[in-house]
Amino acid sequence: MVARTVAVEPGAVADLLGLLPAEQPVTWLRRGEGLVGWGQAAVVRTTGAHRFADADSWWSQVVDRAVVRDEVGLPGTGLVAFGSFAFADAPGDSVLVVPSVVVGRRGDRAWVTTVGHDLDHRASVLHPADEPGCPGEVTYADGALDGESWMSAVADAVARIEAGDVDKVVLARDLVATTEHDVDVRWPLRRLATSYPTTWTFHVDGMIGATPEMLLRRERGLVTSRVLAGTIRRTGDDRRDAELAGALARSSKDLEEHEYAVRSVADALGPHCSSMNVPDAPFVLHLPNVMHLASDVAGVVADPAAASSLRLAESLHPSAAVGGTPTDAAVAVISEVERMDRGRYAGPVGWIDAAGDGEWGIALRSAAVDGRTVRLFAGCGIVAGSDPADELAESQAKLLPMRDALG
Ligand SMILES: C=C(O[C@@H]1C=C(C(=O)O)C=C[C@H]1O)C(=O)O
Repeated sequence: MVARTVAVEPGAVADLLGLLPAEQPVTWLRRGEGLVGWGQAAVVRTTGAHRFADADSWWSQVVDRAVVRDEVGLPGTGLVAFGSFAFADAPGDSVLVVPSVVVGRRGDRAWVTTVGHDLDHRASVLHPADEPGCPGEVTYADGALDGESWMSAVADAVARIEAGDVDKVVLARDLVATTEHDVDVRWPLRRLATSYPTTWTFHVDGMIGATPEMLLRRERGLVTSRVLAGTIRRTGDDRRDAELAGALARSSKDLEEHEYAVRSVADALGPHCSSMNVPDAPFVLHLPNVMHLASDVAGVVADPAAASSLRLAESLHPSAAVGGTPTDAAVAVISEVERMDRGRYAGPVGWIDAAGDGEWGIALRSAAVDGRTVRLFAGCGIVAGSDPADELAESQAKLLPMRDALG
């Protein structure tokens, strides 16, 4: 494999999404910056408990055998793979794909990477693609459980918490949308990126969404993780929302739920880091649909060669933000009570470069797209004292980004 990265004028790639063709697009964007790509120079699919390790060793082999000429030298330049990983060890499959073209922008730097291409083609990749068509009429049906049954599942989980089986468990539900026309993912991508600019808008192999949660970013030896847990719905009234944000920051139920999530991330990163910073108290992250308690955990990776961003993501997954506490017991409760295959929802999604740097978000506020069928997902952290009706309403607020993006 031969990869070549050349610098381009940032103005030439001001609208990264506008460059994406309909075939095999991949996306990782925030505030208009990041990476888009298309085509498939190489791909691997992995399953089971070793899905991360297998993908990581495949990637090491690809990198070892590749000839890379990179005149930009930033994280995300040179050879890059995009991945989306299953939440559970079983069922579900995971994917790592090397696009044949990647276009990136970061601040005032921009670049194009072509893989296995005649370099004369690189100018021709930078022209606006055709406009995606609208998915048309959208109808919704319950997924695995209807609202009532899901609330009973939440009540079951609360009973399991009160019985002392687990401290926290995250329960999710799905909603199945059927669209009039095959979904061109570029349509919802554009709408997600416009409406939720502070989140990471992603698409890899049919998994699409706008996640506010960065499981892990590794950049030249520094690792950061944005932990979210504890949620309140927005009302649309700014004064009321400010009051609610204050209440969220003082809510013992939400602070407890948040503390579990922060601790799970800090405990998982600890062994890989020579030093770490774990904030004492969370801040409130404002999104258009919800507000979350948020903490940014940071660390210095002791041995970057031993811990690629993908292996670090593996050690963090599933954090208590999407699994629960203790992890194994919570995952067991999920598989009994949720009665749904999460697929790649709530699994790591993102990219890795040849140095092992990368960004892996948690695939939240997301959906799995397959032709005219779109499975939307949302989950809520359940702790002692969680109210099923409140959790159902919270899940509806978390489904909004994808619902609006299709509509
Ligand atoms: C599980 C989801 O979100 C997670 C659960 C949260 C909570 O319960 O408060 C908050 C943010 C995320 O960590 C989801 O959006 O599907």
